[in-house]
Amino acid sequence: MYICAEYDIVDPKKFIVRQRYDMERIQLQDNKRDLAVLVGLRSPVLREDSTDEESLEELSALVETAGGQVVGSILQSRDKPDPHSFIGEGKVEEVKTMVTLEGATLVIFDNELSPSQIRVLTELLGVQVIDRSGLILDIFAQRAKTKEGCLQVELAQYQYLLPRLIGMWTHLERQAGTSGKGPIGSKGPGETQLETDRRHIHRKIDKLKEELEEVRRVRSTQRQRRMKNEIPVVAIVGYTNAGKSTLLNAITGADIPANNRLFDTLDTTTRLLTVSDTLDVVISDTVGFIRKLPHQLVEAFKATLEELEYADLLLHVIDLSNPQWAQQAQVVDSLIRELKADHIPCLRVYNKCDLAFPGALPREEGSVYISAKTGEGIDRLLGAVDQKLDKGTRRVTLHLPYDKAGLLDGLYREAKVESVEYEQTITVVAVCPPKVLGQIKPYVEGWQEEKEDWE
Ligand SMILES: Nc1nc2c(ncn2[C@@H]2O[C@H](COP(=O)(O)OP(=O)(O)OP(=O)(O)O)[C@@H](O)[C@H]2O)c(=O)[nH]1
Ligand SMILES: [Mg+2]
Repeated sequence: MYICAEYDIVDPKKFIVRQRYDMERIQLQDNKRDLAVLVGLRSPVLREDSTDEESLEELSALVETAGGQVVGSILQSRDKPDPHSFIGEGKVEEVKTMVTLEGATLVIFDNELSPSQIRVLTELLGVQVIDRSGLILDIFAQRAKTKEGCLQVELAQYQYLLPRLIGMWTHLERQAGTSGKGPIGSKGPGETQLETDRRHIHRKIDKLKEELEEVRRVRSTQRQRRMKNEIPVVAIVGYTNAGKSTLLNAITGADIPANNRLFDTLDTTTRLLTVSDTLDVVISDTVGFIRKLPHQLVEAFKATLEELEYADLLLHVIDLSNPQWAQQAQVVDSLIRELKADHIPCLRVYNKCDLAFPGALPREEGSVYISAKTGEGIDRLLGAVDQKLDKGTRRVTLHLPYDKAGLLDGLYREAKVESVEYEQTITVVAVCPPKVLGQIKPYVEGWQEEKEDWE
């Protein structure tokens, strides 16, 4: 039935980026690189979705990440978007000329476009048109590796697709109308098909949510187990490419790929880290943030990002070598708020200090300056983590008289007993939380001398 027979509704990965109705797939992974023209609209009414030079530059990095090549970019300023062509007819002509001159195959808008805007622009420009969200979704689809990552991306893609179906079918119905087919007054075939597709997608979305719910359940069991062991949880967050994976590798000897491209990591990696003699933590790397992150992605990645809510400490890694670091940090802060993790203590970790950076260094109390690459400052970082999470736990040597041997039971239960020797007294080395320290103070070696420090 018309073009819709070719729709592969079942596989959104092929679908999402093919918003043109002849459904060409962007050939992101082919040898032939897509040549893209970037377009952005700066307008006060667009608020957060308005574009500037930096945002376009970032879009360009995203295109590189996706395997495409940028051949030109145009930034348009208007009081408000043109209701028909978004950027205005004159600007469309300019873009079209650039597309022809450069032989571009793709136009990517830095702003979020509605399905009908995409349709109009595609018709006017004669090449495929996608928006920033579509591009980011596609990158995520390319990168996702674990089952959980794939499920999350797929869910985001369907959620992105759903409102866009109507626009597509309106278009198809119009085509059907001009061909003179379709009984007058009846529901057009397009509409029926639209309903079928919608139902199908709703079913898919429900199923994906169920599967993700299962993932969430497993996670919460693991979390409960960790809480029982009282191992503090530290989460590394930050803008994409800030150096999160490099940092986790540097401090835990993990072997996570760290590449100079956006959204390298989509799956959380968790490691056990010994911070100091008295502190072990569980530390994880998370997916990077970016401005204008499609909200469907934030929604879908909640299962992964839920970990943040339960963290005891956030390490917010900031790439100081990026002139945009302050804005990037703001984006991360607001996503932390959106994910309801803003009540958690957060340590700002200024990274890439081995590189020259423009402007004055931010001098914030309690922040740390490091180079995850050279290892500089890592000791200070661990010291700061220890301080933040230190709940007064200490490693002590005890000399228990034999008539107090009963205290050992409590120690085994509430502290980490490292060694016990039976000599004239019972000599115990243990890592004790403050509550336990209170009970055993008189038997702690050196306690009399250090009494004042302790109280
Ligand atoms: N010079 C320098 N480069 C660094 C430093 N830390 C990370 N890098 C580089 O920055 C790039 C990104 O590092 P990643 O660790 O992959 O960044 P990420 O935050 O995990 O990025 P995503 O997973 O894509 O969000 C890599 O090329 C790293 O080698 C640093 O301290 N100094
Ligand atoms: Mg990473």
